[in-house]
Amino acid sequence: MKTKPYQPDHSALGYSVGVTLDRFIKMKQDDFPFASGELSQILRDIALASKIVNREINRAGLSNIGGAFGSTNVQGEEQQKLDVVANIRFSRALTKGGEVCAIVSEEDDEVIDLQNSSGKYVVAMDPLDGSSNIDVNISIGTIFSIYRRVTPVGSPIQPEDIMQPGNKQVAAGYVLYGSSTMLVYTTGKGVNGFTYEQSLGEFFLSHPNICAPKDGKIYSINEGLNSQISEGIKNYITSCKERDFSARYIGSLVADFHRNLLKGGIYIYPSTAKAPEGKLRLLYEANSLAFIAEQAGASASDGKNRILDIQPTSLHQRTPLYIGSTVMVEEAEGHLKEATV
Ligand SMILES: O=P(O)(O)OC[C@H]1O[C@](O)(COP(=O)(O)O)[C@@H](O)[C@@H]1O
Ligand SMILES: [Mg+2]
Ligand SMILES: [Mg+2]
Repeated sequence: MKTKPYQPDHSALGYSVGVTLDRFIKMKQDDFPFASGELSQILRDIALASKIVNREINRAGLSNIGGAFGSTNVQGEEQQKLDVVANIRFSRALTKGGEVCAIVSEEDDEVIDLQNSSGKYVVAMDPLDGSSNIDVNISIGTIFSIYRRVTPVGSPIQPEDIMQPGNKQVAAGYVLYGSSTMLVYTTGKGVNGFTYEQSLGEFFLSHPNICAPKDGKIYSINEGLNSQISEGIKNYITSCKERDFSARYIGSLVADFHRNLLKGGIYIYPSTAKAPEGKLRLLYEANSLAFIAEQAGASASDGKNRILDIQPTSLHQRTPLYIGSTVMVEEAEGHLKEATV
């Protein structure tokens, strides 16, 4: 019998659906010879929850799930219904399997201690990022960070399990609910992006080995803050304008970060007169995106220090954030330094 190797011609399909997220996670697990599969399971659980949240977002306008929930979170921000829904969906997904011992969420005042003797991972998350954009059909996201607990498995959770600097993350990622839904993550060996194929209910590898441009021509900052920001940052923005860079600001960190990661650019949320610590949260916004940025060859700083080296001291701690193409982050830091000497 004559045989031939399988060499399909995908051109007839118009597009090719290739590696599923599930398969990719399994392949990547093999990069870590002693991996038990627990981290892989957490990533799968996050992906599942993101599909559910994606469904809720898609029909938000029809299902009375838009608008304010009528409560504020610990940071005094008005919670949207979808903030609450997403928090429940992700928390539930993470509590099922026993791999996670504690969850830190933007929407919960305290650490959620799962009192789970076998869980060796801590997850920090912003279940829904860019809440102000929910009701106007603009891209929003989910951000997550995963840490290994440092105290022995089986013992009560301690502050040092939670208050770990970003350089201790074992994985981080985000989901972007945009013109298509994407999940982007790293386990410290590069960054890969997956696009959700709604009709199949699967994420497929669409952006393998994402590498950020070293330099860029997009700057993203809320310029409405102009009267509240430092001279250094104003000077940097002026220098962007003098070079005819493009201003792009969606107001959803995930979406602004994702665009700049792929195209080259910088996202800035500086300290302001009203908020000297900045607005964004270290544990579940800045750290996760900083890990991804560095893994893709970009940078993240608080204006002076590497984000990933900041030792957190409180759960909902804020930080100024300068993140994106390395040349641009260094230039912005240079302007800040110059203005203070
Ligand atoms: O409206 P502002 O002050 O420019 O802030 C926008 C920033 O605030 C955030 O919405 C904060 O995130 P949450 O929606 O998770 O609170 C970021 O996504 C965004 O980049
Ligand atoms: Mg957020
Ligand atoms: Mg949020």
